[in-house]
Amino acid sequence: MLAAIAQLQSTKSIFRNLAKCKELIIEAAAKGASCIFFPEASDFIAENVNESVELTSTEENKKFLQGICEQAIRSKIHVNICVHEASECAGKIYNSNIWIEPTRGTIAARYHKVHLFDVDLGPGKTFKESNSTMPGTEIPSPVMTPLGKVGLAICFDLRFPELAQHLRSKGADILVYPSAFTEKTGAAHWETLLRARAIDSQCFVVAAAQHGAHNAKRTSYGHSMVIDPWGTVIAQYSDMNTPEGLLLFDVNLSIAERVRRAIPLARRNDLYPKL
Ligand SMILES: O=C(O)CCC(=O)C(=O)O
Repeated sequence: MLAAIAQLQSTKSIFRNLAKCKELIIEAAAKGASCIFFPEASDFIAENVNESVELTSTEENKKFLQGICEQAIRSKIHVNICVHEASECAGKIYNSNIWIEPTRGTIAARYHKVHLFDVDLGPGKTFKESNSTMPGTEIPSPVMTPLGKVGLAICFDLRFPELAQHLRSKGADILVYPSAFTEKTGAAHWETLLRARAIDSQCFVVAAAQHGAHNAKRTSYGHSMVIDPWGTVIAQYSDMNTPEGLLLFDVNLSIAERVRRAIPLARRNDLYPKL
């Protein structure tokens, strides 16, 4: 079953980003993809926390998701996309991962990032996502799609194998990690973490990434990738001169069945209970 990753270089212009996303949805559908996967923060990447909160509350931002839903219907393609959404807490937003089905353009699943990116990577590289963002409090069950059952996560969640295990235990065949990894952590950890999650969950891992400079302060690592349950990289975005574009890949679920049968991972939860 054919699918596509859309790699992006989102800016703070929601209008520009929406036009780019629509263009890539149309292209993916024309190439025969049944689903398209976008990276974290597809709607915009702002320069700072205040700007993120402000942009989230604009009418234009509400129209972003509406525009994507309408395009999903027109192009008859399932869309997985990440946007900023208002939370019930004043001054704070959610980092959301959304599955849109194309029949009526409705939202089939919505996940709010539960692990927020609060890290100190040295001078000028401190990130405190929790200053602007509320952590999610629920993990939705994997959503049924033409590719198989998809478990939703976002970026920094990739570092928490427990979440991947949980989604697998709920029936996931595919884990998605839409991302905007930093250049430093991306170069050191991105591929290793993606392959590790595919191997330890025995799921496909689909990781659409933001790439390049979004503004004077923020640059993302890129390298969108798809890994099969054996840990093999089956597709990767390698055109470094074109930050935005499509990466087509095929999901064959019989690989997951084969790997799970060959290496059964019978967990001893009686010996290592929840931490
Ligand atoms: O885990 C990392 O190194 C990057 C995570 C990140 O950039 C994010 O969650 O936004």
